[in-house]
Amino acid sequence: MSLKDLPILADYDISPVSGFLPAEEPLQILPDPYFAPWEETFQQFNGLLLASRLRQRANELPCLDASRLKTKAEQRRAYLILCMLSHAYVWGKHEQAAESLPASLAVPWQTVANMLEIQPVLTHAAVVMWNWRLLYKNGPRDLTNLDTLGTLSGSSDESWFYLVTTAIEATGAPVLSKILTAIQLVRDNNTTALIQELGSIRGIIEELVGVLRRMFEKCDPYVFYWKVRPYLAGWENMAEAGLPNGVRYEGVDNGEYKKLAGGSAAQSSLIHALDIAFGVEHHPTGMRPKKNAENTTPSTHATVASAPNGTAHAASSTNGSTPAPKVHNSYNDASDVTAGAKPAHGSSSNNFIQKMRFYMPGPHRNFLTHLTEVANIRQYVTDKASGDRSDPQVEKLITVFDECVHQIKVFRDVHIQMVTLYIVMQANRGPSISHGGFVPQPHAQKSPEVNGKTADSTLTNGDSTPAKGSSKGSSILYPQKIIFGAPHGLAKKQEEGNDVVRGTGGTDLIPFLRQSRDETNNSKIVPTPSITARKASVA
Ligand code: HEM
Repeated sequence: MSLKDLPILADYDISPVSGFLPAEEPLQILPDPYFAPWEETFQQFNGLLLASRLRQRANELPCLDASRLKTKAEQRRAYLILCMLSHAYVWGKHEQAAESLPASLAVPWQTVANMLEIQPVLTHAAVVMWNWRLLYKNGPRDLTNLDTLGTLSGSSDESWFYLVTTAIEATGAPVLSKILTAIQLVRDNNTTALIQELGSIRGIIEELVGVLRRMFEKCDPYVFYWKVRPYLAGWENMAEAGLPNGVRYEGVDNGEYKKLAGGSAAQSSLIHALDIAFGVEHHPTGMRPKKNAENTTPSTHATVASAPNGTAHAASSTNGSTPAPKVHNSYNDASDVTAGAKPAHGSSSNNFIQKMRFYMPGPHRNFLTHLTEVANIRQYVTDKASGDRSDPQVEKLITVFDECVHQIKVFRDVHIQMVTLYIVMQANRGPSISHGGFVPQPHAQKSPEVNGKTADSTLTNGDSTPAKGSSKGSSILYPQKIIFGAPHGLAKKQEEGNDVVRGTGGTDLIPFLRQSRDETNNSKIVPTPSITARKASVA
């Protein structure tokens, strides 16, 4: 049987040098003066939002024809502008959430999203991949030389939050060609060269961890949680934030409501590509595969899910050296959102990580599907591991493979620490000003009792120290409370008298991330918690 051709990066709008980031710097202004009303509003929108006049300005905007955007670069610039203006419009500043988006934003946003094969909602692509510029034109794409084109809060903390992620995409870019080379080396049965290629991939993943850690340097967790994160929220599972039906896009699909998740780095195609390359399988939180749960033995199956249109797509968990076209349903659920397929919103058994592909640009999503079909590295190493173990090459191969997986696990370890500091701890501490920067008193309803006091009276101690328990209470006063999980659309609720941060599907945030981390570790051939432990076990 002939093997499927390997993907060619350029066919999927991917550069061997810049990866999923555009090869050229994103446009800083739309060249056609026809779009000046958007550019002018975008220039002023932090001020308009602060003065609570952004909605007024947006309502006055003409409904521009986005089909006049000719190049990809123009479409991306327009998409970024429309994402930021629309999220600012919906969430407002000290305003109730708006459940209807005017046609002046909704219609062109849908048009440009169709052009880019992405969703009309703020995404990782908008704020991370298409929202940067170089300070020195010939300088590197790293944190010494990057700036953002726009932020929702106007803060440098928000810029840093995006730029660290942009720098991760830039740092990881060379890994894509290397993964394809490694897949070819497997096909050639060239173990020696494969070991070398994997060594180089391991080094890149290690660098990603280094960049990730830099988040702590210049992004203040308070600012992130209370001033930035609420704006990244989408409108799926947002009943308690005042959007039970999602948002109505006036002039689009007969003004139907849309429920869409907000922006999250879980939409980063780079991390998905690493998972696919190393055979990391993700499952709905709390669910484990019926077989191979510990994965100490080769995993030869391919999980293939039926898309809503009836066609079968290979899901991200394929490890086999050839695509496995048969439907294999070893889990309770394997919702697949590859090209064009819709995610099963609201299902508690969604594979959340898989679902995030719905929010990637179409070509990148399609690349991941293709990569899944040709991924063979883990299977190869597994086969070697079950053969002649006295061959030193085999031990080297297993070690370097496991080191790559280990670095992805370390990335997720650091990420969990970050989520604990930037979300869980901030939520537990509460805001240090009485409304956390959101809905003002006149709109607020009487807060429910929290720890024997109303939420209003528990907010601050009179100094800047937030009162213990202040984050619990009215979801009207504190929409942040009910949008803990907002960036990914899993609205998190903190249960009364219980410090667990939950998703609406019953998913706990930290258990979800821990499971993802543990699933990574399970992809090792010898799934020890650390490489040191592995070396000891080999010795
Ligand atoms: C302050 C920094 C960050 C915070 C607070 C944060 C928060 C979160 C949260 C709450 C989730 C759960 C799903 C969701 O809500 O979207 C998540 C998932 C995820 N985040 Fe982040 N994140 C941060 C930075 C990053 C960065 C820089 C990356 C790099 C690409 C990243 C990659 C991911 C990935 C891949 C997932 C999916 C879960 C997994 O694959 O293990 N995050 N993040």
